[in-house]
Amino acid sequence: MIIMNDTERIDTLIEALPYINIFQDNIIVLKYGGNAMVNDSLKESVMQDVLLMKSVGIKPVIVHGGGPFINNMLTDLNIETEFKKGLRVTDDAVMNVAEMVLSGQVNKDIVKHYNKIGGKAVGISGKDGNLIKVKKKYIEEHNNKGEIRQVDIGLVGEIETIDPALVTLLIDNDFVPVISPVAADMNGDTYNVNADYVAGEIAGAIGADKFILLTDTKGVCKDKDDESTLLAELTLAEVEKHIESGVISEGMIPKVECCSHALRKGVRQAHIVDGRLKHSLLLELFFDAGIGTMIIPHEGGRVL
Ligand SMILES: Nc1ncnc2c1ncn2[C@@H]1O[C@H](COP(=O)(O)OP(=O)(O)O)[C@@H](O)[C@H]1O
Ligand SMILES: CC(=O)N[C@@H](CCC(=O)OP(=O)(O)O)C(=O)O
Repeated sequence: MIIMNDTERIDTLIEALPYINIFQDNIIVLKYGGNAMVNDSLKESVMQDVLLMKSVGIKPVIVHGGGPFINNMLTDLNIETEFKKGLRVTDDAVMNVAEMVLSGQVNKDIVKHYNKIGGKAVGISGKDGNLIKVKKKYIEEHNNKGEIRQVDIGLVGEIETIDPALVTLLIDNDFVPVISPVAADMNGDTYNVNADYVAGEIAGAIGADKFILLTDTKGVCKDKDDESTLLAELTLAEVEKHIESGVISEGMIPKVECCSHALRKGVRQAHIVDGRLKHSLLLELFFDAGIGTMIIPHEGGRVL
């Protein structure tokens, strides 16, 4: 633990002051996932960070994942699971488990922890209030002749429309919405949606000021195996260049893509932040140095 003297304590508060002022009434969408969700002490620190954000006038919205919890439940039930291009192949049995885990177990656990420390969270899924409408998603794969073919991965949804009315209603009434990535299509059938994409789309649709994605890396690195090569700031053009050159690969691709999407929809800044670090949200939001990778629309597009 770091021991601070009184002067350092005061300096810390004073350093945070301009940020507290600037973020008044800002909507900040947080994608909550990875270790920060699995580890109890990290979970507690995220809930405290969100409560502090709310207490200083920020309007937080939480979109959560829960892949590891679905894996555990599927293992307990002896149901095999498979991913294609980072997306879970979802048949009827897997969908039932995914909905039960995401909209039940995980969603209510977050609400419980946040409310326990004095907050007012409301857990909903993409189905509630027709928040998210999806269509069936296909992925593209190359066959051995090099031809592209569409692959059916079951009940995996691609977001078509967002109706943010329910989220806005909750925010305006001082609640923190906690959203699970389960949605319905036009026929009312249930689909499993990647939580990163849900978070990015919701940030865009509700006109969020910031989008923060908690993950299990320091951020985007020039060399993914060397965290000392962290890239503190990237423009949209640089993100595209790094995907093309292979600097950004695997699980980092959906993360930067949903950040890019949110920025194109008008969100001013997106951050990929290390969820393994306690209070990483506060460090990112309220202190000059910031942490993780900040993605901005273009050069000079930096705001606080
Ligand atoms: N340029 C990069 N910087 C950091 N990580 C990268 C990069 N390119 C690929 N990755 C990979 O992306 C992974 C993060 O994605 P993922 O495992 O899906 O995260 P999470 O478990 O938080 O959802 C990292 O573990 C890393 O191996
Ligand atoms: C289609 C698809 O892959 N859906 C995800 C939904 C949960 C999620 O995205 O959780 P994380 O953020 O923890 O990865 C899944 O079934 O795992």
